[in-house]
Amino acid sequence: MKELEERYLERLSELYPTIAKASTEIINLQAILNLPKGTEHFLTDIHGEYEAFSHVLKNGSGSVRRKIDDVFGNTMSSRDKQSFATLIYYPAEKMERVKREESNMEDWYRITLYRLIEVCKRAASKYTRSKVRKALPQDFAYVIEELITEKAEVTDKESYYNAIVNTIIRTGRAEKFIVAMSELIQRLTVDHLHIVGDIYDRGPGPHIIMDKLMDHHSVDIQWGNHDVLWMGAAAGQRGCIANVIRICARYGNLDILEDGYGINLLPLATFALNTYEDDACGCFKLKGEPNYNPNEMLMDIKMHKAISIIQFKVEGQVVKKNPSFKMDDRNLLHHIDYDKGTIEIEGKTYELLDTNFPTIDPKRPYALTKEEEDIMERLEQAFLHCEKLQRHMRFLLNKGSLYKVYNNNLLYHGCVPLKEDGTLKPVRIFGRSYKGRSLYEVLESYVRKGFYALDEKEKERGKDIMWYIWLHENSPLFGKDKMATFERYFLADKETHREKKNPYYSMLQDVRVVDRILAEFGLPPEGTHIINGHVPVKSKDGENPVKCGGKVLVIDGGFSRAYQKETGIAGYTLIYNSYGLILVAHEPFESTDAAIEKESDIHSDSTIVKRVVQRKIVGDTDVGKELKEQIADLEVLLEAYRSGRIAERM
Ligand SMILES: O=P(O)(O)OC[C@H]1O[C@](O)(COP(=O)(O)O)[C@@H](O)[C@@H]1O
Ligand SMILES: [Mn+2]
Repeated sequence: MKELEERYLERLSELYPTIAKASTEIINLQAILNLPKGTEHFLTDIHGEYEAFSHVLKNGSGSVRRKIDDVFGNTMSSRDKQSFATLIYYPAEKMERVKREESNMEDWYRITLYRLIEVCKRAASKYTRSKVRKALPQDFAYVIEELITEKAEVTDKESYYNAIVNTIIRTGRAEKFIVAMSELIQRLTVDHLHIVGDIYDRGPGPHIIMDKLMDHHSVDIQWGNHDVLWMGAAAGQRGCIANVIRICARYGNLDILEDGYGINLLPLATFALNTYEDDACGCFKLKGEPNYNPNEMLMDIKMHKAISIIQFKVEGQVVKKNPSFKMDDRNLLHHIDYDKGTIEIEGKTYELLDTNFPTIDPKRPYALTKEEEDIMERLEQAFLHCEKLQRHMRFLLNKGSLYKVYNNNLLYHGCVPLKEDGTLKPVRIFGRSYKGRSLYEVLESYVRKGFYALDEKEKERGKDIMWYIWLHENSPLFGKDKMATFERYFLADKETHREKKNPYYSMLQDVRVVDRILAEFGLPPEGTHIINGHVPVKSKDGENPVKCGGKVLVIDGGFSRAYQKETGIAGYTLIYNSYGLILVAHEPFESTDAAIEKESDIHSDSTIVKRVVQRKIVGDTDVGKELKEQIADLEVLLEAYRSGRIAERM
């Protein structure tokens, strides 16, 4: 058998059959290595807020505005820059408004086109021609390329560009062209997007966000606990299904399931109306401000209670089925005294705020009634067979993982479970002990098994692990000692609602702890960062997302409206461009209409967390590393051609 290297060289020589071709490729790759590093954009905790998400994506957390500043500096007023930025974010909508006010549209088109060309040139200058070419909209690819590439051979550049721009206007294509250019600028401004978890729950549009992400040119996802909850539901895990429906009901978002995913909730609705007919279900009032009439509201509240009770039962069954999860203490239904309307938890007796449990048999509190069983059976099938949901989950599986190391940054949604002393906490998963990175890896492997394992037992374990990741004390995506869902619905004593965070969250200022985590994931202590989301940063209480002198960035995006009163602002996003890391604080997003009408943007403050001494180039990145390897391989091929070890293929 031929040596591996020999075979590899032969494969390579099929791609680069001559000395000329191999050397050209080396030159091209070398050129890419010297381009400035592409801009990375980090978003977390989007929680179904489609409009705010879409806005931040369009403005690249201020990156588009920065490009405008770079190009026009003091030659344009700040007001005009803002107006121009709004045009780039919402070209069609903005033009509709301009047309109502502007008397000389031709003039406006001309000025706008010139400005767009300038910004586009700047945005494209970081990439190779071939990469820009791939991003060009089909209809205008040729013209745009003409307009944004410097043409040394054209002597009278101005009249050359004028002629093109005039033709665009004369042929009635100006508006389409402006839209295409604006979208291209948006596309070129951010090279790569990281979603650091929690796309789902609380807000109304996670399914729309997923569609949008599936169209994105370059994205990776670190799953959040809410995302894994939906994955578990899609895999048919009943605890996950019940939680997903409960949270949709709680926020008045059952439409996501019914209209977004076509999951029929009628059986649950009918059951809830009958079972809780005379029950006001006061503990199950909705969060947020759903746009409901009183009847819809009442129906949703009843469904909220019905699915919550089902949840506590099916979760009880999951706990019993998995003694190794050691979660018996979270099963509470058998501690209720159904006659007295009280519950005993850890030796203390509490009054229940709601004592109407028509479906619970005190002797078998975790057993579903026949009707509940039917409902769950149907829901399980509906989730398993919802084509769109399965497509979204496959995308999460393909583009996502529990953690990622990317350009020297370590990204995960929640935490790395630690002991009180700051060392990695060992956790037992199905009889074996894991900690740190290996804990992440074993959990991720089980998530994938939950979808793909052929062995039924392993598949079941995988499904239950998704529920575990959602709420277990030792789950790196949850990181709190318990999820106090039952207590939060049924007990007045706020102390019982408290979910104590893993020591991780209070130790992020300790450089030894942080360096140990970095090392665990194979990263050196210098020039590296941990980036996580999950915990809202209460900036109104003086909390700071930057920890450990900038080594750790806790950037909960705070998109969730319901949480904004706790944080005081919307939240944070992060930009990593060739000049360094920029933390962006956002004000709450009012609406897309307001953003266009008032040209308000989301007012954001940027803080530079780290400015690099020398502008970073592609050669400094992970992609750069790969390119260098390719260059080295090609050098070997060249040498083989030259020494006659391999013949050129003519
Ligand atoms: O405020 P809500 O929507 O009821 O959710 C509260 C629950 O959500 C959690 O915070 C988990 O969600 P997050 O990952 O968004 O923090 C639980 O710890 C808590 O019990
Ligand atoms: Mn979370």
